[in-house]
Amino acid sequence: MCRHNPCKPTNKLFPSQRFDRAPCLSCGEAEALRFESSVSYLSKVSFSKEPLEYTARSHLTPTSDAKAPWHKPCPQFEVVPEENCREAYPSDAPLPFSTALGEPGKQPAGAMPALATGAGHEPGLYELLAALPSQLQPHVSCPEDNTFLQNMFGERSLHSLIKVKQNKQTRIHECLQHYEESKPTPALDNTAALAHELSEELEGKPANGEIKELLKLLAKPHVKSLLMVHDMVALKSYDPELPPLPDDLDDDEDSVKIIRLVKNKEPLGATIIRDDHTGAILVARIMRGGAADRSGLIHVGDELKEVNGIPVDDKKPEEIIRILAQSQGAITFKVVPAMKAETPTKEPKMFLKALFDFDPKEDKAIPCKEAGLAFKKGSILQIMSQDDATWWQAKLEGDANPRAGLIPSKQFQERRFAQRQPVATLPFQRTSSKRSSGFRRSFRLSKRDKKKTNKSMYECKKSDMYDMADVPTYEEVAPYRRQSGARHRLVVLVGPTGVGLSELQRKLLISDPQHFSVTVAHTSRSKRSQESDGVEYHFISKSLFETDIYNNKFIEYGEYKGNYYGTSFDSIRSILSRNKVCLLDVQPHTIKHLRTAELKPFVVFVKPPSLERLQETRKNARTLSGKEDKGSTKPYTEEDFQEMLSTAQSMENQYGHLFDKVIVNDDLSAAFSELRLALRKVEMETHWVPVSWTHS
Ligand SMILES: Nc1ncnc2c1ncn2[C@@H]1O[C@H](COP(=O)(O)OP(=O)(O)OP(=O)(O)O)[C@@H](O)[C@H]1O
Repeated sequence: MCRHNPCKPTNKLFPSQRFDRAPCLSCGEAEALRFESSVSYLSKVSFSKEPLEYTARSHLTPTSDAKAPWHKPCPQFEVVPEENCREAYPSDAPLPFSTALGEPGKQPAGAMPALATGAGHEPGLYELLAALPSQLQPHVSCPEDNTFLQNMFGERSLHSLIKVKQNKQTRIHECLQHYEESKPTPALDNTAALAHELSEELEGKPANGEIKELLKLLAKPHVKSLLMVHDMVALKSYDPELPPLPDDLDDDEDSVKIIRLVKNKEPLGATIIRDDHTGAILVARIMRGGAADRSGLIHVGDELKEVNGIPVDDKKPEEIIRILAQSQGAITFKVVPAMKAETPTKEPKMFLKALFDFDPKEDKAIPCKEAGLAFKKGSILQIMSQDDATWWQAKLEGDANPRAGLIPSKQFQERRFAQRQPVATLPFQRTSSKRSSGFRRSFRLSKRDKKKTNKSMYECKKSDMYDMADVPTYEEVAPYRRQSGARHRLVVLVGPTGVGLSELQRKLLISDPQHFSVTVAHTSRSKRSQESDGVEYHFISKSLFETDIYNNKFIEYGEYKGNYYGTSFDSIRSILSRNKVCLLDVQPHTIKHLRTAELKPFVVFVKPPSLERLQETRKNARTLSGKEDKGSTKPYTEEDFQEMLSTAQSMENQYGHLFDKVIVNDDLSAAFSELRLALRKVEMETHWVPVSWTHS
């Protein structure tokens, strides 16, 4: 199935016999290939068929936040990691490069990154040094150069810089790394000239022992060279200078760029496509943060002309893969740079919370499984590119790997969800239990009155419908940290009835009554003699209750025996304005009405443990009997536990994307500690919240 026509199930990719990815049947899309990039890139720039004798060096520094324009929908093939391809296509995945620069089993060019790693990687560095002469041999034509290299890399003093000494003396390499970390900057850029002047001045002076020693030191070629290099670094004059443009340039001749990649283990992070109309092989996609992106040498739309001197114009993508597969050592690409220059734009960072699980290996539509980024519901994704309407590029927030992976775009995922789900709205699954549903009937909670309250009276039928308007894909989020003294976030507890929400709330209230509070419900029933207004309930008239319903004042409300009961938004505000944490347990469909910048709810789903653990832990627990006599309780039955478990499952399936924290109420005190800690973190630490909550 190809990216530009992802909804047609007939457009299937099939695994080829020879290659790890085969062309899309409808558009001829080609398969994946792997090649590895290097620590550094060499590029030649030429302006005719013959490259100029010029070599530029470009280090792997992040060069582009450039918005890579999506070229146009056409077949593509991916540059992917070898190991992954092998895994995904076990039949035959002749991925081009195995060990890049090294003998089988030995650390190949992949060892090169050790140069940039911490002190713990010296063995890699040492091995690299030892392996370099033989690895460089094929690239050195002149025997004198070869001898020179052999001698240089075999130099004992060089090895002793790196080699771990037995007496564990500080190694020079370690010292250098220390300086690298402290990022020293040169104080002067003319030390060589200064040293020269000083030497001249001192020559005329009467010489004592120290002057003589200094003059001797300054005259040493090593010291001179060191100072010269110091000045070059200070002046940053190590970039090569471009040669002048040749005068006899043919206007019609395409500019050709020659790129040389030295491989390591990192995938290049690029895909190529064959243009249907012109037949040209084009770079289709550069994965943000990948090696190709960081090199800044390859761009979307660049036309691939040659690989290792072999023209590819007339080649099928799978043939190109074969060429790459057979290549050894560094690989040279000749490309015609894309006409349209990429305009580097600094896009603001966008973070999305994933509201569904995604596994690229299971996704039939993804253009390249290996380029996909797996994530779980609740993962925070940093969006790196939305250039392609169907497949965005993203990384997991906080992931050290800078290379982005493909994720389905919001629109595409919504479309797929819509296709998968039945059109009709589904009432929540009800069981044959004497209770009508395992869902909580939460606003029954009046602090003092709970035991007398028949739970079923707050059943709110219309809210039990699954809301099909919500297609959970992604939600844009931003980091939020509550300022000290600012209002607390509303704490919402959800879970199936009998799971232990009241118990957890009770424990929180007891643990710190000055800090936590619960709402007082409203009712239209008349006050009893022992009751006080605002304590058990807020007692209001039926007509006022109905006006308040009309004015959307209630989070939840229901009718029981001709009287209304409900929890108002104002009752939450009243608690929050007293700088207390408001604890609220609601039915899960209510969460979406609470998700406002004002309340910033933190939603905790309390989940039952396994059936066995329920049976073990709830031996002495009691649940409401469900009989008409209010408040009567009974021990839990197996049926109660089954209902609790299945309701928890449905809740998680349908509303899981709205939960910030899931706590399994197995051992009560452990669950309470977990809840207490989570709530402390909500108050003190940074959390991801919908971006709109941070604007107010
Ligand atoms: N982890 C636990 N271990 C043992 N018993 C527990 C645990 N959690 C709660 N219970 C007991 O289970 C019973 C039901 O708990 P609780 O009333 O808190 O449930 P609930 O979720 O509020 O249910 P409802 O919605 O029916 O009010 C109580 O007897 C309580 O003490």
